[in-house]
Amino acid sequence: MDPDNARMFDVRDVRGKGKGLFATRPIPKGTCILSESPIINVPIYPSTSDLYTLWRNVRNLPDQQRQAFESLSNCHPYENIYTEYMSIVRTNCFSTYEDQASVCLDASLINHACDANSQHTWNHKLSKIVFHALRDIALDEEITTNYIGRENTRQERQVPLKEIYKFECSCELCSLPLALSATADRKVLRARKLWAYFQMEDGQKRHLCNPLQRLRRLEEISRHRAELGSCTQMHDAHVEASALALSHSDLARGKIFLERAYAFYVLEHGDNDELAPALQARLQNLPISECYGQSTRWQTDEADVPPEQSSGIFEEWLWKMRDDQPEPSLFANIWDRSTFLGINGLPTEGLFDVEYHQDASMGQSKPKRHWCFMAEVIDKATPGQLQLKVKDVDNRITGIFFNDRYKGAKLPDHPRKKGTVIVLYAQCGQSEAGPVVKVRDTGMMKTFPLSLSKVLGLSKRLRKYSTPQGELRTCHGCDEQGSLSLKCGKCGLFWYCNSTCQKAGWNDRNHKTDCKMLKDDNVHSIFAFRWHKFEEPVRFPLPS
Ligand SMILES: C[S@@+](CC[C@H](N)C(=O)[O-])C[C@H]1O[C@@H](n2cnc3c(N)ncnc32)[C@H](O)[C@@H]1O
Repeated sequence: MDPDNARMFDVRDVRGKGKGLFATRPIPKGTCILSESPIINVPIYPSTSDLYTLWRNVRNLPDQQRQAFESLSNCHPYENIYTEYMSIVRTNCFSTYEDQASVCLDASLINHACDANSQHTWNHKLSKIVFHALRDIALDEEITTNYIGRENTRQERQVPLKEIYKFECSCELCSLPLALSATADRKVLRARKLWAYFQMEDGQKRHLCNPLQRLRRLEEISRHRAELGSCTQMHDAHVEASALALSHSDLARGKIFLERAYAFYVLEHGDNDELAPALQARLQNLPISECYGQSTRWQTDEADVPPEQSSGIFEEWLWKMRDDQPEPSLFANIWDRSTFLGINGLPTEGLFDVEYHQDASMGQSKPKRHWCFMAEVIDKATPGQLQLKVKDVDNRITGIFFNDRYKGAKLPDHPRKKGTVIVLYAQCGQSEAGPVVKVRDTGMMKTFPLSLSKVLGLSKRLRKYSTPQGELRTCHGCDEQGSLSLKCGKCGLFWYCNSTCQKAGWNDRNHKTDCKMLKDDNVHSIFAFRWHKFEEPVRFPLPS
């Protein structure tokens, strides 16, 4: 036995299992218990000539290692020295790199448990098999590993253990009463079925459709897998959740999910293999992740993490268990990307989206909140041309298509180049040119002779200067707060300390332009409409 490894465990007889390894001191979760180079490697599917190579390799081992190899347990019948060696390999090997079955002397003494307290992995950098403690292991507790993978039903575990290793597992999981065992199996099957959805797809755009439902599936998968105790599968689910959050520019959740994925990875593999530093590097710079920023539907900053990290409330926030409602405000926050969406953030045409639609059980998805597509017109529609080229709030170029019904008819209004267009309850449809918004009802679309940046700027100013904070208001002339009583006599929305500030606001801070924009009822209605309050879908003109 490697003297370094021996400090943590010794070999003892275990009733019904032969020998096994036992902790000679408490081993904390995450500890690397054993790290060992194989003495023999054989292809997982050996040919006849591999039998001879195996025999020669064993014969060439130093005497002590050869004797140790020959005395390893062997649960398979054999006919000659060649098949005997292969039977020893089959009883004791771990699959390591490139389809190799490898035998290590200490590791071969570790018995199986379906709910094992350690996990073995192959460390490419060290060229060693490593075992890490998945939970705290007590003094004198047997160290176990899972020979066959964790996400299996009882039957799926028992059959190969019997066939390959010739024993019936009696670990705690396998000793559960039948009813509880059946419940555990159902979780295995459910997690596997849900995970299959994610395995069927790849590509950067995979997270755009119905993201909240995807997140809820990942939450359920993670919940079941946490109970099964598999770090590999927990790591995978959290990497996927991170990619999903980052696709929608949610840096706060993307970071937490990736931190968790990293922790699961390190628990199983340690932090000294090739992949751990790559994962760390990704954590340091989330926006370089290839899926980042496909849409801004869930946009957050890394720092937008609620403080109570340990409570259930935090998990609810993390997995978006409660529907996010738009922030109540006096004036529309056009920067809120859950309400004012770009093309990639929109619900997908014809599909139920849990975040935006009411229960689809009646076959038709109805809105359950207000939202719209918002963009700037790049190419004006001309008579007979039923398409608008636009740049959305995420700076993506896309198109708005009008239903054939309007062919030859006058467009709802005359979209101006550089004007802003809004389509209520828009969905992301497909065209030959890629994703587009299709307008079927002219009452759902409105264009304004204002650029998108002007609309966004005005939204910021209205929220800052027109929204009281308790008794106080912010003066649009000097930015000082106070209980102001002088307001713009034209729009009535911007407030001032005195007439000097009002003059400064009008001339130097361009209230002249804002005031003119706000005089337009259509423009005013976008800001005044209570986007956060939903009773039923609306049409243009927006109700006041
Ligand atoms: C890799 S060896 C493990 C060390 C072995 N116990 C020994 O004495 O050398 C695999 C063999 O150990 C036994 N074994 C491993 N885990 C077991 C378990 N949970 N219950 C019963 N036998 C087990 C089986 O005979 C299996 O074929």
